Amino acid sequence: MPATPTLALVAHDAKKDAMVEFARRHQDKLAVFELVSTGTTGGRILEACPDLKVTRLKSGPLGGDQQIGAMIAEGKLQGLFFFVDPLSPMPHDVDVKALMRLAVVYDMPMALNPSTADILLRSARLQGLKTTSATPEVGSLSS
Ligand SMILES: O=C(CO)COP(=O)(O)O
Repeated sequence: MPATPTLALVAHDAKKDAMVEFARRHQDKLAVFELVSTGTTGGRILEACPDLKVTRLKSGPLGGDQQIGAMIAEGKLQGLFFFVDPLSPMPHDVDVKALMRLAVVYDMPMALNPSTADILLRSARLQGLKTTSATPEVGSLSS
């Protein structure tokens, strides 16, 4: 576990207002983490909360989801806040699924909607108490 845990904040277009509202409401709590975001989500968060330190990756459809998935696989992420839009078709649906799949494989704390995100952000697991390693228990698939 790094000294400062890193959280990823990602939202589909229909959920970006909800993510901005979440970031505003929890600005003080989020400020103690390193934050990474997909490109457009990160831009919206920084507009609303210029004091937060957010590293913007590529936009989701251009590889941002995969960049965050790689961070999970490399043990560089401690939590994923991903406000998904379940009502719209996505050109990068396979990337969305791949990101959520890796979060499950690596037992990453993950919130897919604002009410779960509120609970997760309050949890001790995100405050430096996560003790499990980043290596998933996948038996023969672990190599
Ligand atoms: O598409 C996304 C997640 O799948 C989010 O990407 P943007 O933040 O760049 O819109």
